[in-house]
Amino acid sequence: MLEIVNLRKTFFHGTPNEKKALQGVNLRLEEGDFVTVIGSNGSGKSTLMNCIAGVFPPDEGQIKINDVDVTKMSEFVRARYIGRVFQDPMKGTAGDMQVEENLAMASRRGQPLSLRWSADASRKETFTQLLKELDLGLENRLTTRIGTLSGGQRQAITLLMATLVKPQILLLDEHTAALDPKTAEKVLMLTKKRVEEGKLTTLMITHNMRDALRFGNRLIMMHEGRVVVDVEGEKKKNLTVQSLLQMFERASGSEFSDPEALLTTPAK
Ligand SMILES: Nc1ncnc2c1ncn2[C@@H]1O[C@H](COP(=O)(O)OP(=O)(O)OP(=O)(O)O)[C@@H](O)[C@H]1O
Repeated sequence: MLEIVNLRKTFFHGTPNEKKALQGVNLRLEEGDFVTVIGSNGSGKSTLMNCIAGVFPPDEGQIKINDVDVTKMSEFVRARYIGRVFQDPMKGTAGDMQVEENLAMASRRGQPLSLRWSADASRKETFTQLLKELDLGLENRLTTRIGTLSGGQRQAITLLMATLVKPQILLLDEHTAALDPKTAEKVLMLTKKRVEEGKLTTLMITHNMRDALRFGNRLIMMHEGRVVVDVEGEKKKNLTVQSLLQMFERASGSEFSDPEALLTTPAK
């Protein structure tokens, strides 16, 4: 469960470049909620994720993960609760380490640090099985250095790593945006599988409205640092791009301005 109360964040406070990135975000995710997040450019989506992950502190407000107040907890300590996948496939894995060393490291999340990342035979078998399910030809490449893999292969492994030990919150920040459409689809289907199997509480930012509609049980739209649309269940299932845009315009009083989303989304 994630609970966010009146979250506010301003960058360059009191200067001509002042940016009010979050202006009072209130959001509660129940256990197992899979929420897609869309919004205009600069509406605060990444800032919200960065505040949840502890990259920087909010100016005001409170963040609780499963009733633990993490608002003032460092990013490093908070990482034991959070799985995160970024847009950049280079970010989530250690490029100089082997595939199995990366997976072994991820399987120790929340445990004391150790210099030994080696995997025993039964864990090797588990890793091979997980890699096989990715269907990206990685099952026989446990000892390959991650840095030599393609972006899509790396991103799929990052997703496995983020979910190997069940995170209390999974944060996906446009994690398929840098991939070619076919690989992006594979990683999205893997995301759906991992989230549903693990009943993971998940926030997924996307610029693709179609993806925002077809994944998850709930959808939120942000505008100028606030959540302006929040739809779930049957109501979300029945949404179309057109009805979503109308909802956004009614709630925000302005037109939806994300050229990337509008370009990549068919108008039905
Ligand atoms: N580290 C930072 N330093 C200064 N300003 C920032 C920083 N991060 C975000 N901002 C500003 O805060 C506002 C919200 O940015 P944010 O990246 O959260 O929006 P977003 O909804 O993720 O946008 P996009 O869809 O374009 O990625 C923007 O005006 C942005 O320029």
